[in-house]
Amino acid sequence: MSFLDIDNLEIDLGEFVVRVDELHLSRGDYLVIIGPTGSGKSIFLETIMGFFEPISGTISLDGADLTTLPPEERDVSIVYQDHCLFPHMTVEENIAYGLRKQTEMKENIHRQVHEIAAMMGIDHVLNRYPGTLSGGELQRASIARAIIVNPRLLLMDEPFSALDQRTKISLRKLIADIRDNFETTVIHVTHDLDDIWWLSNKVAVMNHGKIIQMGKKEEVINKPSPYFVADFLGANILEGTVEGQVNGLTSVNVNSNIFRTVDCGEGSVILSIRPENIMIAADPFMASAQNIFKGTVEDIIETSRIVYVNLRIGDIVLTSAVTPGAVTELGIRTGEEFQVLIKATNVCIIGEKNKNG
Ligand SMILES: Nc1ncnc2c1ncn2[C@@H]1O[C@H](COP(=O)(O)OP(=O)(O)OP(=O)(O)O)[C@@H](O)[C@H]1O
Repeated sequence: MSFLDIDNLEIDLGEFVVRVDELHLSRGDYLVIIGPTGSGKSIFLETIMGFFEPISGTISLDGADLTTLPPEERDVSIVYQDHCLFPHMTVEENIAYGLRKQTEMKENIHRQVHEIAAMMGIDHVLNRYPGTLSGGELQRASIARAIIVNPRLLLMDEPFSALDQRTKISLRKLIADIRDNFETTVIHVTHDLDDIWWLSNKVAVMNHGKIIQMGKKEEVINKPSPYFVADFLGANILEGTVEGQVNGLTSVNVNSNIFRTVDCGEGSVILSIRPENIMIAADPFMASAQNIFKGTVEDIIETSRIVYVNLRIGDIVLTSAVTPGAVTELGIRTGEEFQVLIKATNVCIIGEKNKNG
């Protein structure tokens, strides 16, 4: 038995069905759930919260069966993208709301609200009404209201998606502090892959109402399977044929380019390579990697923090993710030729191609 056990859960909303065969979390786990829009992430979260009733299956938390309990008896809190604070109550009253229901002493409530507000950096707005707060302050107040009751499980449905980049980063830091200091068990739904890097130790990927891969963060990121997950997470995906094993490495022929991997496989295989694991170098001497190719820069796509460089290697194009600093340092420009280096541990065989996931 784990801290959270979900087994054979089925929620039937007529046109949409969510089926989760099993999900198990230990106390203190931070699970990030990703998946395309409309894949059932929110319905799943709200079923754990108690807003949807499953037609079969069980949810148990810390040894207690929650499956049929009303939301207020579950000891589970939820934070949404939109803050959901009561507009006619002050921030202080909003944060205290859950505690009042726990019939705490008045002075205890006052102390706890002020403590948590100070921790969240919103003690200066406690007397104000939600309508007068910024988006970041509102979301801090929502998180304070959710955690002040010390829930056994904290659920978050895209909590940062309405916030600007800077506020998002400061709230992520705050959530990381809460995770570390309170050992809160969290399930966090997001479209932002940065939430995985910053916060999670486990990742689940949903599609068409099902969890199609779940595991430790590194496992899902580095070894996404099936095909759908690799594609969804933005990996380079190549189809090739295994040619044999040399010195413990498997050689895979992809359009006459040989990729070496530590993974085993035979016949036709799909390879997945994360963009951040493809290194670009001017100098072949840097090469400790088992895969070294000459690649010509086809195009360069700049985003706010990462630059994606598409490199043509014979008949194939690989996308590498580098920092803006590396682009300047190496003088990466369209049409220039570079060494492309990939470690054998970063070339993953993810199995047979199955686009339906
Ligand atoms: N109460 C409901 N009754 C019937 N169908 C619903 C209900 N709520 C949501 N749906 C449908 O279920 C599907 C999954 O919705 P859900 O909100 O869980 O997706 P999601 O993965 O959270 O999407 P997004 O990433 O866009 O928030 C959608 O097609 C949606 O229209």
